[in-house]
Formats: sequence, C-alpha cells, structure tokens
Amino acid sequence: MNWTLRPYPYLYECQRRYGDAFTLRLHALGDVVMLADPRDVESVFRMDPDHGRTGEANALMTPIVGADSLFVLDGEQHRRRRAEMRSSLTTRPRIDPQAVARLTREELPEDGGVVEVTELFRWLAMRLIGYRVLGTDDPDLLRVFFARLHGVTGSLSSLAAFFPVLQRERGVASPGYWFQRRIAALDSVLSETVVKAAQEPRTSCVGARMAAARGEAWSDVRGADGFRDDLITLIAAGDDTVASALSWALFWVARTPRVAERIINGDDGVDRGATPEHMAGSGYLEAVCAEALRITPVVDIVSRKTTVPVTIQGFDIPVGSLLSPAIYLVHRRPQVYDTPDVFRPERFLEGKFRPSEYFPFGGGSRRCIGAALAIAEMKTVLGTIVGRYEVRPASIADTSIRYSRRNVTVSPGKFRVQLTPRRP
Ligand code: HEM
Repeated sequence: MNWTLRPYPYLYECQRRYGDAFTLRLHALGDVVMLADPRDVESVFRMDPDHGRTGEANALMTPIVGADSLFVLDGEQHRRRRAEMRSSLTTRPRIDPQAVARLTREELPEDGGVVEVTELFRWLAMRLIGYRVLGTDDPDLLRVFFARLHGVTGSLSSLAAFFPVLQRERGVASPGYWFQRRIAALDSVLSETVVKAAQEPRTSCVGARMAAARGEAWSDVRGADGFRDDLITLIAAGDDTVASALSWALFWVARTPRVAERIINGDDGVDRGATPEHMAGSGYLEAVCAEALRITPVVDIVSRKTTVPVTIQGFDIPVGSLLSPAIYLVHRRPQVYDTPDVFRPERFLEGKFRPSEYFPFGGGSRRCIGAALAIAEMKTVLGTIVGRYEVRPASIADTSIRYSRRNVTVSPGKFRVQLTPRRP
C-alpha cells in the first residue's frame, strides 16, 4: 500500500533501513528485489534476457495490451517485434516539431492566467501520442478513444489488472465480465479511430509506417486488425509517461527561475521567435528534460524475472523473483550526483553518466524505444511554453512536492502555475 501511495518516500525509507538491496513482498507481483547500487543495476542490464525475462515480469499487463504486445514478449519473438517497431518509431522525421508546437499553443490561454498543470499535460500528451501513432489530431475522436483506454487502465480496472482473478469472466455480476466488456469497447473504438485517421494519412504517423513495413497502405486499412496490440502498446506507453514527465519538468522550471532564464537567454535560447525545430535541437532544453527525469523519474522501477538462481550483494535470489533496478534511488545517489536533491540541468552539460547510473528509460535489451521521441516532444512543448510565458508557481502551496501514482507512472500531485505572456 505504501509503495502505491507514497512511492518515492517509501522506497527511500526502505533503502535507509535495509541498504542498497532489499526485498518488497508485493501482493500482485510477488518478491521484488529492489536494487539501488549501479553495479547491481549494470549486472541486471547485462543479464542474458533469457535469464532475466521482462515479458514475464510484465505479464500482468497482458489483458490490456494483448498477448502480442512488445511489453509481454520474450526471446526471439521480442527481438523481432522490437526491431520492427523501433524502425517505425525512429525513421525520420522522428517528430513533427511544427505540429507539436501548434498542439501545445492550442491548449494554452493566449493572455496567460492560472493553469492546473497535470490536467493540461494529461490532455496534451493524449493529443501528441494520438497524432504520432494514429496520425489524427481530431479532438473528438481522441476524447472517445482515450476515455475507453483509461476505462481499462484507470482506477477500477487497474484493480482488475493487479488482481488477475478479477479479470476472469464469471457471469454478468463479476468484475471480469465488465473488464472484458471494456476491452471490447476499447478495441472497437480503436478500429473506428484507425479507419477515420487513415483517411488523412500523415508521413510521421507510426501506424502508417508499420502498415507500410507489412506491405499494406494505411489508407486501405479497414480497422485495427493485426495492429491492435502494437497500437495499444505504443499509445499506452507514450500517454501517461509523457504527461507525467512534462508535468515534473514544468514543476521544476517554475520553481527555478534561473533555469527558465537560461532556456530563454542562454547560448541556444528559445525566445518567442524561436522555431519549433530550434527548440527540438536545443542542448540546454535537453539537459532540462534529462534533469527532470533524473530528480523525479516517472517510472520508478524496471523488472526482470529470474529463470536461474542469482547472487546479489551476497544474497541468493531464488528463481522466479523480480530483479528491479530502482530508478529513483539510483538517481538520488550522492555517490553519483553531487547535491542530488537539487534541480540543476547543468550537470548533464558538464559530464556523462553511465547507463547504470542514469536510466529513466530503463536499459539493456529492453530500453524504451520511444525515448528519443519523448525527449524531442518534451523539448518542443517546454520551449513553446517558456518562450511565450514567464512561468511561476501560482501560490506557495504549488511549490511543494507531492507524488501521485498514475497507473505505472509517478506524476506530481495537482499543482498550478501562473503564466504571464512575455513581451514580444
Ligand atoms: C518520458 C516518457 C517515457 C518514459 C519515462 C518511458 C520509460 C520507459 C521504461 C522505463 C521502459 C521499460 C524499460 C526496461 O524495462 O528496461 C519503457 C519501455 C517501453 N517504452 Fe517507454 N517511456 C516513455 C515514452 C515512450 C513513448 C513516447 C513510447 C512510444 C511511442 C514508448 C514506448 C515504449 C515501449 C514500446 C517499451 C517496451 C520496450 C521493450 O520491452 O522492448 N515509451 N519505457
């Protein structure tokens, strides 16, 4: 319960009490061995993927993302599917900076004002991933689609996701019956959305690229058949993660005027006149995003399920355990980061960190395939906002750090900023 309600403070308390490797017994997941020492993290990321299986560790997601989802595959099937999806995501143009900047501007009040940030980014992230993966920016279409998606990933259903017995269908009165109905409703709206979106194909659309790779034209696609698990996987992977990451980034920028000042007036500053392409290429904005993902990573752990006995820090870890590099604990390690609790993007300009010291996107053969896309989008969104407005916390209460778990991500609790338009 603590891990769900107070994710980061709780992990930190456990580390102080038990050291850099400790086991949490979580009802739905079993024994989870949390690892906070980069040397152990490195050994997990270097493990033979068949000895530390990620697909099996993610098995709870199967009813939502489907049995063919990259998240739940292992072995050869995973390697093949990953290569296919990766090339659809990374082919250039990776993002369409003009479209990202336009969608961002559309969500902002022209004359400024007080804005609640987590809701703002929740919706913007849906529009961004809908545009990128399905190729549509029709808000009505996306509202219906995401209402259904969040119907299965959201509060009641995530209970079902965590307690597989609740997913089983046992007559109309059972939670499983309603869970399966929601999945069917999601699939049908996905098909409708694909058909409508395909009427106006866009070159940066990942769905269209996946269809082309299989020799099909997106405009001829008559639904989500054959693409269902891939599309749901990409959308689910890039929705809450990007929303939470943007929320944290703006939280830190609003609290740290010096950083906003450098975003605008630094060497590669992004004032009102900067183009979205310039923002997507800015080195300082990149450091700002990296630092936000360091100090408040949006995913707290990644997991590998052991199929062979392993020894970590002298402890024998039995087969079937989850080995979980704890991103937050490593990112706040004073042995790696000086003043780890201070938001200081410059640390990413001054030096490099090893993949076992900095891994907001996980690592090894399962590292996030949307990382470059996510960072490019974050830079363009932040640059568009900070270039147009001075951003300050709306009140003292909006400066305090509160964590809120949203499905698999950790987001800030609701907070507001005051946006004051910059003079042209
Ligand atoms: C700031 C935003 C994001 C963060 C922090 C993030 C983080 C992560 C993490 C921690 C993992 C697990 C890696 C591991 O097990 O080692 C992951 C996997 C994945 N992510 Fe992301 N992600 C983000 C955005 C995206 C986006 C935008 C997409 C695609 C559109 C995406 C697609 C995926 C996929 C498909 C996987 C599974 C990879 C595999 O199992 O081989 N992510 N992500």
